[in-house]
Amino acid sequence: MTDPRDSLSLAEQGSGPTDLPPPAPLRIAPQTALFLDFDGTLVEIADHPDDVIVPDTLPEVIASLAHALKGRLALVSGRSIAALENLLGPLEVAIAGSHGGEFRPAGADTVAPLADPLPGRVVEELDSFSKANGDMLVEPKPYSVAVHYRRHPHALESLLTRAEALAREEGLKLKHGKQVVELVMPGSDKGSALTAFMARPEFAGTHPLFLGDDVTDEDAFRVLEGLGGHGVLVGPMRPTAAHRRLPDVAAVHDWLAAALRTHDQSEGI
Ligand SMILES: O=P(O)(O)OC[C@H]1O[C@H](O[C@H]2O[C@H](CO)[C@@H](O)[C@H](O)[C@H]2O)[C@H](O)[C@@H](O)[C@@H]1O
Repeated sequence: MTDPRDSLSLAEQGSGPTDLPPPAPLRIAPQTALFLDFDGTLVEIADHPDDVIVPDTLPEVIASLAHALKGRLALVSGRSIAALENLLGPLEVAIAGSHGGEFRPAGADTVAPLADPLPGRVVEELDSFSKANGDMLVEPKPYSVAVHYRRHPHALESLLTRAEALAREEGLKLKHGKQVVELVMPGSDKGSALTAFMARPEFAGTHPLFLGDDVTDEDAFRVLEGLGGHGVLVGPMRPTAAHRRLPDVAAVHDWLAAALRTHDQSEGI
């Protein structure tokens, strides 16, 4: 079942460009910094978060790019860092997880929180709600919780009502992503994670690029302009703060691989 918003035309959703140009070829240069979302950007969306297919080459591509960019690459995901490493294996690269609640610079072995932990009550309440509504998948994370409604589209309105009430009671932010409603601790989002990375010495003086597909990536797209960079929307055109677009996950992989090929040739590798 697609999200009802997917079926609205751009004109119905508001004004804005009808399409965006593709990004220029990625250059491994001292001024390049690269931030990558995971689901819908590096891997195709699957029906269940555990069912995503990670291409065998992906961990190596991420590691090689991070190495070529001398650490100026970070994954910025709604997933927890632990969930990402379950799928990709241990990563030496910088990562922000749980929508910016977890922050781990490259080479660090500990995760710095950028938010307070989610009150346990919120997961308990959503677990009860889920059980009463056909057993929706509840995915607790250190600083957020996701409730996946793909298999229970009829329960979306009541899920939103329950989540909005919890958000009000506990001062949380509500995010409505692809077939998922998430409650997130305040003070962290993908924009604040990007800003925190850009304040680090390895990112100083760079022009950041962020690739993301979901509405939850808009927080990052919005901060990029002030940081001298721009966002690349992955997927069909929709209202967005991004300035470039790639049509799908395959195009992202091609764009990244081309950068590595060019770099390897110039280095004589
Ligand atoms: O910021 P991301 O790395 O894109 O993570 C966003 C959410 O991704 C996961 O959910 C999404 O992908 C699932 C697998 O393809 C899909 O089943 C679900 O419908 C999508 O919303 C993850 O489970 C969430 O925790 C992330 O916040």
